[in-house]
Amino acid sequence: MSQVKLTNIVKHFDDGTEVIHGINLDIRDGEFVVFVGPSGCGKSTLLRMIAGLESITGGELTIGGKLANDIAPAKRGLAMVFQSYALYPHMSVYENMAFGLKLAGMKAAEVETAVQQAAGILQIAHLLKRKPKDLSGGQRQRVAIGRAIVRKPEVFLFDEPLSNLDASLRVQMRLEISRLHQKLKTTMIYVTHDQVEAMTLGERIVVFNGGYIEQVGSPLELYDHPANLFVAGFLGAPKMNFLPAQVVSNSATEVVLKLSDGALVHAAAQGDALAVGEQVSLGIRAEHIVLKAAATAETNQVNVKVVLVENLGDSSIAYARIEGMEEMIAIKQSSETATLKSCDVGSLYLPANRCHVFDSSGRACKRILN
Ligand SMILES: Nc1ncnc2c1ncn2[C@@H]1O[C@H](COP(=O)(O)OP(=O)(O)OP(=O)(O)O)[C@@H](O)[C@H]1O
Repeated sequence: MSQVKLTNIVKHFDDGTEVIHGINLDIRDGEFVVFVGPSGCGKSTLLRMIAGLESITGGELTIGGKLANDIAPAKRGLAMVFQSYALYPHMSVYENMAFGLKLAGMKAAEVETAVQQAAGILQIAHLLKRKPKDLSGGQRQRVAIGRAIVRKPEVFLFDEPLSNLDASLRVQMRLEISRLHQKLKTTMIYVTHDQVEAMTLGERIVVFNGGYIEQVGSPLELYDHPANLFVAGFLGAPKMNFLPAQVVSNSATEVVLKLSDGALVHAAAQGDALAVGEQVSLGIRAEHIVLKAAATAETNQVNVKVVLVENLGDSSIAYARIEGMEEMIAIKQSSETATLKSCDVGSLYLPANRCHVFDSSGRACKRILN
């Protein structure tokens, strides 16, 4: 049993600053949960509180159903993997992985089996005699993960473990950590500020902001149904486009908005809590905008002039200024169908079922998908 349950968790540092403001979260046995959020939002502090490396000011932490607030870190049944690897430089890879087990009094033959098994899983058996200085960054991180695996923890904690690796190695290690989770089926909590890592690794993602949770959900729930402007803007590259708008009419299935250039946009969203005349934000992702050669539709279109096109190889992002508005809009186009080029003038179509509406406090209206 290795659920982790946080109830009203609060953290004050000694200088009196409160950085975690009452977090409630249930992490299920065997689940892979990613904590994501901008720098300083408190995700590492919360992970360290779970690990026992930071004290808990208020609330309750239970691990496997047992109150853990005051249990010593080594007795919590957790293993943590750090960004800095934290390997002992004077020890070989084998010794680094065996150290904690020997310290715990495990017999030499059992230590040998545990280290060889973990080395096999991580494909580092040929490196066991080397010192950390003779390894690449990716190999060092594998050793750090191996050191965690040999302890057979109930819960793995990862604190930005891939941040020091170059882009291609990060992708490879990301796959390996996913595979590891599939194989071990152990509860894993993973902290990152990288939304791609969060989207690809997490069964559930917890989005933090300023010491609060903004939303918890599966990657697709968060991507397709962000609860508010913060989550909508945080997940996805390029960022979701936001355009200021005014409510013209609203109902349980549709909101009609007027943009500042006068264009009307119908959004398939539950808007009956909105007031007519309310200032809201219309959100639409770059990949959901439809390029339209002729301006035949009556609504849901804006006229633009393309300022810049960024080529990404398989796709490109065009950044365009909307006629009669201050705002720029990003449009993602696949290389096969890309038609927008710098300085092009054209009209874009914003499909009603792709439009998100955020009220004046930033909260999302529920989208209606059919
Ligand atoms: N020992 C400390 N004393 C006072 N404030 C601290 C201390 N450690 C961290 N903080 C503050 O707590 C807040 C949360 O920090 P934390 O490291 O948890 O953020 P984070 O989301 O993990 O950010 P990053 O991605 O940059 O590591 C920050 O405002 C930070 O300045």
